[in-house]
Amino acid sequence: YWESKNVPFEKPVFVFGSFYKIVTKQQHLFYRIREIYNNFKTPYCGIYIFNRPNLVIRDPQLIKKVLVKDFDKFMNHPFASNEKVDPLTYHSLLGSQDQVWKNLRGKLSPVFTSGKMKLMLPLMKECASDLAVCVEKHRGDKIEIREIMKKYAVDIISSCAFGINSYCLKNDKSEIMEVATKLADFKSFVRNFSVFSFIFMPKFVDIFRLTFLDKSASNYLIDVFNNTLREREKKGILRNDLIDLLNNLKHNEAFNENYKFDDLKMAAQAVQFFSAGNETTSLTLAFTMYELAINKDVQYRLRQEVKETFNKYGDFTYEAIQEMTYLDMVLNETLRKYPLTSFLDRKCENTYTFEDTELTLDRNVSILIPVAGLHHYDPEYFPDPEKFDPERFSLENRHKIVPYTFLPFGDGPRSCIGQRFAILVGKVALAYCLKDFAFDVANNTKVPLELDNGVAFIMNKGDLYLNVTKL
Ligand code: HEM
Repeated sequence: YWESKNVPFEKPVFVFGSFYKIVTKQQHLFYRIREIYNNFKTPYCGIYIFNRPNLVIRDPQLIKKVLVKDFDKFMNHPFASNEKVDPLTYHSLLGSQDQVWKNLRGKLSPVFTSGKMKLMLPLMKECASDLAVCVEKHRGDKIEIREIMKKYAVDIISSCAFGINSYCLKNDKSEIMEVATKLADFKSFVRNFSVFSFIFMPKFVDIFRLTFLDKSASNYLIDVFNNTLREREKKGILRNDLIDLLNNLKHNEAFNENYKFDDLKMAAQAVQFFSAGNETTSLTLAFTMYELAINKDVQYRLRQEVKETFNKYGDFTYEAIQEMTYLDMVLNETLRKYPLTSFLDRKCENTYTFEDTELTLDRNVSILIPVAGLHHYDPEYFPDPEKFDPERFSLENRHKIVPYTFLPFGDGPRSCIGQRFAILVGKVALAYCLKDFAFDVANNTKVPLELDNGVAFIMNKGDLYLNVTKL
């Protein structure tokens, strides 16, 4: 296919294309994407994922065309979509397509404005203070930071998206924590195969009738959501969380003229926020804490900022959190160094010719944007990429970042809808942890980190222990 299009391409391995080493777990997806990016110097190149041709776009101007300028020609992910087999994913924002996606995105965007985030801050602070108590219990000892951050993320999303206090940080055995683990159980062959098929081999979804999320875990969450909703309606409770906001949308007639936002569609969004929000937020936080433990100067400077701002405001108010610019720089540098999904994808909706190039793509060809390569392998964009250097995002330096080379949340109308939520949740956690505790890498933690080849996300292999000292 690529030869006929005159596109430089990577010679495919029989059956597996460019993903042989991924399927056989010899290499992590993150390294594979970096390698493909690095092996070509052209604005784009071709690969095959199994038998499907994918155009890898390296040039930021072409990336802008796909994500933003000509968005309507590349609106969808090449993601499986089967309403009969998996209605929950079909009606979720991530899995939906065309007009269904447009309707949903239009409805859900107002849920994530800065004003709404501000209203949710008290719920986040409650969980962050439980996080600080949990860290305190481990002072003078070590703490497995990934597990703790996962409990924190599950507590926050349960509180904001399901209106329940899950108390994972307080309880060692929490039912909802088990559900979260089951939902994203990367150790299970069936789960991995299902997720892989949804993203890379949509035909398998129809053939094997796969669901994107574990069915029993998502059914549990739907029940919790519906029960909370009924109770709220009966008792007239208002909590300013996602449930209230989704419920408002359901009862807002103006929104419903063209699209019936029924109970299934509401629950689909809550379940999706739970699954899309937990692992992403907790891993980003765990990697930040790990980098802070290694880079003591960064940790020290961040603590100074957190303490000064706390003393000025007397609390972690919304304004205080927004004022912490170094905190913002640190979080951005984590997202640069550890872009969780490694790539973005889009599907070409119709025959499309890239202006100023000879290249015409056919309908349904997949596009892959190699975020791991852009963040890591181009000295022109991010020199010395292994160095954890928040200065890249300082006020003086951030204008030097070439547009469309920093894409941890994607870009354009289909970028991550939870970005503001994730950043606020992350900042609150870091502020609470850094104010009173110092962190060090424990002896049994690997430096540098080793990635788990069996997981498509950027996830470390084994545990991530840090030593905790109370200040
Ligand atoms: C650090 C945390 C997070 C990271 C790094 C992240 C990253 C991403 C990325 C890369 C995409 C694809 C964007 C694109 O294709 O242009 C995405 C989509 C999405 N994310 Fe996130 N995400 C995070 C947290 C969250 C949270 C907390 C939520 C929900 C509360 C969420 C909900 C979603 C949804 C619903 C989509 C699909 C949007 C659409 O198709 O319109 N994410 N995210």
